[in-house]
Amino acid sequence: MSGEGKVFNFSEVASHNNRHDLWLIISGKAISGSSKRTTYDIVGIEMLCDDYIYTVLYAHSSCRYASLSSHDLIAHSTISFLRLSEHLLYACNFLIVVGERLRVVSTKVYDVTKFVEDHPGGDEVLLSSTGMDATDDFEDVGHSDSAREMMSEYVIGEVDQSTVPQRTRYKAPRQPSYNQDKTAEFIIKILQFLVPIAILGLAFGIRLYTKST
Ligand code: HEM
Repeated sequence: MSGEGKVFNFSEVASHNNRHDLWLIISGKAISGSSKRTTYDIVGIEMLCDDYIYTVLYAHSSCRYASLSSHDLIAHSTISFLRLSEHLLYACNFLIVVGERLRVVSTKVYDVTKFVEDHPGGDEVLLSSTGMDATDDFEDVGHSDSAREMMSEYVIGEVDQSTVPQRTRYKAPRQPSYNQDKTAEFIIKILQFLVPIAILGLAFGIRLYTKST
């Protein structure tokens, strides 16, 4: 922890972004027990904010949460808001969400150059976590306590929060609307049908006229 106490600028951290020189930004977060909250209502999830970490219990869609037994639960994991939103969009399973309030205690910079090759999750994930606040990616994986203890070996300082670009809030993509302006399409179809009939009618009219004269 030789460099602890050093404060880096975001762009400086972001410039160490290759496998021979790799720095990561990961926030240390503490779960504050007092504001721990539980919600079983996934309808209002978009209103919940980023600094919650969610324990998600996946259950068969046929179960109602009121009568859930541990037997009904398929999996249990801790994921961030972003990942949770994806689940809400794509999962057909019923979800129970338990949110816990997190407090950012520090946003640390880790020099993981020596660890890249040995990272059990592979080098690619670490490389793709550079140049950004990698906290959510780190938390999404649900790293073990021993992984968290290892982190102290690599900490070299903190990042100056004011230099870190604001993270954009996740917005669920809008479902494509199927009745998006179909009027033009309809008019073209009608014209495709009417124009040949009009030409035929005109030709027929001309022929009748020339015959009679
Ligand atoms: C200093 C930073 C990091 C350390 C010390 C670290 C350490 C570890 C360790 C020890 C494991 C084995 C599983 C465990 O004990 O939890 C692991 C797995 C993993 N890590 Fe990291 N990690 C770091 C950062 C990251 C980041 C930024 C990502 C980005 C997504 C990441 C993604 C993964 C993945 C995908 C796995 C595999 C999980 C699995 O197979 O279940 N790690 N990491």
